[in-house]
Amino acid sequence: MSGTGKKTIVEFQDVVKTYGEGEALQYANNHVSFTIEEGEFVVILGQSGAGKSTVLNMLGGMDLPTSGKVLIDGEEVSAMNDKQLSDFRARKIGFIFQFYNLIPSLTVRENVALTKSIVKDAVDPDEMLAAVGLANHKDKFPSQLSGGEQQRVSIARALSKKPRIILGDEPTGALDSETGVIVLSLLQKQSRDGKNTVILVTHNADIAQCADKVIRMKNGKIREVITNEHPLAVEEVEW
Ligand SMILES: Nc1ncnc2c1ncn2[C@@H]1O[C@H](COP(=O)(O)OP(=O)(O)OP(=O)(O)O)[C@@H](O)[C@H]1O
Repeated sequence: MSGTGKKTIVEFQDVVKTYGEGEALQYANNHVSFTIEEGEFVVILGQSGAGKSTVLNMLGGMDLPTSGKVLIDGEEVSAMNDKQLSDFRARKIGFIFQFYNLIPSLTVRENVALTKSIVKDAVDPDEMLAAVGLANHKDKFPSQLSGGEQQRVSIARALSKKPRIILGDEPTGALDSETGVIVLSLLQKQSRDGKNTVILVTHNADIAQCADKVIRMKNGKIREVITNEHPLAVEEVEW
């Protein structure tokens, strides 16, 4: 439990991730420690090369630390083998990418329905698309949608797995600010409704005002962790 009485869902314990060796040795993450509580809306902020994607990759079980521990929802991800990692990703994590990663040859509905082949109790795709305001677009192909609509499909796909954690890598990076607000407020609502822990990586410092927790990184290290007592609703921010 944390001081707020909420359950800790993510714990990075002294995580090191290096690439290369000898003179070329590089610390992508250099003794990184932090915790995230269940239901938090978290922003990992930092300039290019700060180590944000490295953290996200380890949170999502796509990469393992060189040393240190990654604990997620009671499981030690850093001790898993490939098969266990793949199972962990399928059960617990929903991913949202900057460029949506939808399958162009499948309709919107089919893209969301894909998760049925990954988890047994996936949410019905029609219900999920209605929840993100896209019920009228379900028979279209991704190329027939705007960027913001495509990102909402990608969110519907991620949420339909009922993941414990949503991870987003610059999810509004390719969107204009008005469309970005729609996408961000959808993600913030997920955490405020207590359904998901949402963790976003971004360069955009404005987004930090909406976060419950901001993890600032620089040169592979944590610069500071700020807990926001009064995060703004996405709609309240002057973008
Ligand atoms: N597979 C890899 N091989 C070698 N070096 C890597 C690898 N992945 C990351 N790095 C290095 O680790 C450091 C941190 O990279 P990371 O991608 O985590 O940064 P970032 O904060 O996400 O940057 P950006 O915002 O540009 O995506 C960088 O210096 C990068 O060059």
